[in-house]
Amino acid sequence: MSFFNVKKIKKSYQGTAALREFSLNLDRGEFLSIVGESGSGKSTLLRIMAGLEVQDSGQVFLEKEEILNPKKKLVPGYDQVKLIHQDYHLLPNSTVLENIRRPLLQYDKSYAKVREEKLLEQFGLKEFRDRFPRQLSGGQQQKVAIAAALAIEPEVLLLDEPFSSLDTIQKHQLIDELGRMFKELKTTVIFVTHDLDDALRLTDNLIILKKGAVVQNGNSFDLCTNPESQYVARLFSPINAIPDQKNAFIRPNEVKLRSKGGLLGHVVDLRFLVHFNSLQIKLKESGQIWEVDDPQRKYQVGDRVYLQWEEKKVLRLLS
Ligand SMILES: Nc1ncnc2c1ncn2[C@@H]1O[C@H](COP(=O)(O)OP(=O)(O)OP(=O)(O)O)[C@@H](O)[C@H]1O
Repeated sequence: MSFFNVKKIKKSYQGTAALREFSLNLDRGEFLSIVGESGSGKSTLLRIMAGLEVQDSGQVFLEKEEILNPKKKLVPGYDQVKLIHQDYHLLPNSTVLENIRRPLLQYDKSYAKVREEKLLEQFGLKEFRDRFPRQLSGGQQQKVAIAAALAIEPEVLLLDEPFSSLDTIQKHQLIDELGRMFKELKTTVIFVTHDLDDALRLTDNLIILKKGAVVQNGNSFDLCTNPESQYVARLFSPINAIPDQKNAFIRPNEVKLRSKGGLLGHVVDLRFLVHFNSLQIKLKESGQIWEVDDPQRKYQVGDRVYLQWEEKKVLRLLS
């Protein structure tokens, strides 16, 4: 048996399935990102894994110990399996240090002291130890919340989009920092998000969830190059439907822009992005709008252009 096991979890709300039959095996210290659109069942899944929600069937195990749900356990939740979500609650009238210390109150005083000092150091919060939450930025508050959740050294950490209130730069910085820290601590981490970019910051070990079921899993390279569905393909980039071919698509970066030969269109819109211009091209025959990358920034709105691609780059996708 691996370290953290989720076996055939099913859950419905008022007759509607939120999780169809979810299973998972993780080794100690492994990281996993679960990516899915809004409503795909991510939060429900994490709450069940943490023992905070009653499932209809299936079981969760941490090594040999079953994680019991609130129907079976008087005080729901476990110290070893910690869930962190966006609506973290810091005590507004307690300092950073007091917030981090709170989960440690029933522990040995000398152990608590060592832990709180270590966490302040690891999270770069030493200089803020005597500040109140309102005197901190959003990112610093989230660090305090995560530090408090780590105070009692959980073995499994479940992250439910806890960074969504941060701007992209702050968010990516924090995920990078946490990733390094979790590796050091050998914490097992499951991160759920709707944003593939965020997921990939932590790990490229991915499960893609849709309507409560796993649609594909694997590493990011495999999923990007061999997506089985449009849903998975679109997580990585937009895809253009090839006219007169069923279920055949091409990514914007795989389309070559030529002055003759191929599918004729003209540029109807252009966006400047960091590494390329993103063109909207209206195809002459079908009238479809394609999104195509122009890395040389050669084309302008109104230009005629021919589109070509290599057959091996065509994605054949079912739904
Ligand atoms: N307490 C509840 N009562 C009824 N339906 C619920 C409840 N919690 C979740 N659901 C439904 O279950 C499905 C999965 O919800 P869940 O919150 O797990 O999805 P999610 O992937 O986390 O979504 P988001 O990314 O928007 O947070 C949704 O259709 C949701 O409406």
